Amino acid sequence: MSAHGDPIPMQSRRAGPLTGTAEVPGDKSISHRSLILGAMAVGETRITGLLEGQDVLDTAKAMAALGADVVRHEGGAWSVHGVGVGGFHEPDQVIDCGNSGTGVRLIMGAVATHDMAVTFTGDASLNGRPMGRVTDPLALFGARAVGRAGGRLPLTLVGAKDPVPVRYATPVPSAQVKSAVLLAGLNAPGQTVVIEREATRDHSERMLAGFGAEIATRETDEGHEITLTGQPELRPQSIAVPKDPSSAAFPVCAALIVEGSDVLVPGIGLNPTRAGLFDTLVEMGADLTFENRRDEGGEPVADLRARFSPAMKGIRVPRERAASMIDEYPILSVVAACAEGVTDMPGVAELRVKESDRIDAMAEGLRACGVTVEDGPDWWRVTGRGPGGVAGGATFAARLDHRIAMSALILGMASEKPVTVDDGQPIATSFPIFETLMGDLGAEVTRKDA
Ligand SMILES: O=C(O)C1=C[C@@H](OP(=O)(O)O)[C@@H](O)[C@H](O)C1
Ligand SMILES: C=C(OP(=O)(O)O)C(=O)O
Repeated sequence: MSAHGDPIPMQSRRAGPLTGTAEVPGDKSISHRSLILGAMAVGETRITGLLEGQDVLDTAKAMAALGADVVRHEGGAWSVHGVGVGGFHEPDQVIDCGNSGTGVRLIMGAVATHDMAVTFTGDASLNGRPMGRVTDPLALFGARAVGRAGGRLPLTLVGAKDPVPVRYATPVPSAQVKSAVLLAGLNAPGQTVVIEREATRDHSERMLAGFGAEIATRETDEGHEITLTGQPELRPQSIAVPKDPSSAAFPVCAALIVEGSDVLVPGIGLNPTRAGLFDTLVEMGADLTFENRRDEGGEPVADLRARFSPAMKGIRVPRERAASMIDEYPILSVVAACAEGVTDMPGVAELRVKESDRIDAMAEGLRACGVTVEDGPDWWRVTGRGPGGVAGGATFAARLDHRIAMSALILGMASEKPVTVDDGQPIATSFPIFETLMGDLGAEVTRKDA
């Protein structure tokens, strides 16, 4: 569903310390995959802890349009009665994936090896994002895409009648591209192989194995090589979605930069392909501890405890870490602005093709708040102003990007003057309880027109 309605400006200001426990919502990547794989299994998958953000709700609606029976039960559990691999029906409506790159790219993969046509669209942000990175490999299976210039949405995908398996080396580090190819490979006979030079989040591989597919990863000279055997019968699962490290990043980083704070964020997924931000923060000198490490639903989790950290210093973030923290650079730039010294962030060209050009969006807002930011095509650099040293007093343009909106509001909690974001609505795509959760910790976040 595309975002409608008038923009809702929001503002945050320095208040008391942030304290207490922050229960963040379920992991967005795992939530999308639970619904899609549940829809491709034979029988009923049960899901608890599903993220009920707009991105995931749009994927749930898409799975129903393709023939799965998707139900939300009282108490918040979900069930998906799947149609089996190859069993999707041609939807009689356009599939609207709203703001979600993950939703549209994974669903395009899943339908590409079905003999039917599906039309996809999204909001203004999604319709501006590149889809050729997915439709190119899907063409190798025999699917055909007709979209706008540059392979943009709205786009109709005509699935392959007689799909063939594919061997594909991803040209960009993208779990969405990798996952689209694997999901297409599910309904192709024989072995589909994806090779990625840099490891990206591996939830698809873990979950496909959990659903009973034959899938193996090995290291080769070319990189990580993933081999999937097509046309399995997927077995329905009971899934407990771990809490999202990308959402946890906001209360954690807020606690690190707001004087006197001490916040516990329990049950956070710490899959190594997702946890790069936390390594970076520790290297910067953050007082961040990992308590009660355990395994939940096949993913490592821990309770994170973050305390105000006035001695943080800028670092050079290793470029090989980028994929494991790709969604966290906007909030890292806020922490960097409140640290001493320079934070260098190389190897991040992908940030320019997210919901917004995230380097440009953060650089514009941070500069208006008195922070020095330099940037190039695939790098940026923030010069910190030290704890409490950011002037603030400016407005960020959210550009339909939830992570920009939330990062701006966290900055305002540690700046001299309040920080405004012109539209807080995109926050609901991934973190619908952000405002209440931060308020409960003691933050002052207000709707500007309220
Ligand atoms: O596969 C996924 O669930 C995701 C992959 C990443 O995108 P890319 O594949 O474009 O890097 C990430 O930015 C997105 O939030 C979620
Ligand atoms: C990039 C993101 O999501 P998507 O690509 O699914 O829109 C994100 O959540 O930061």
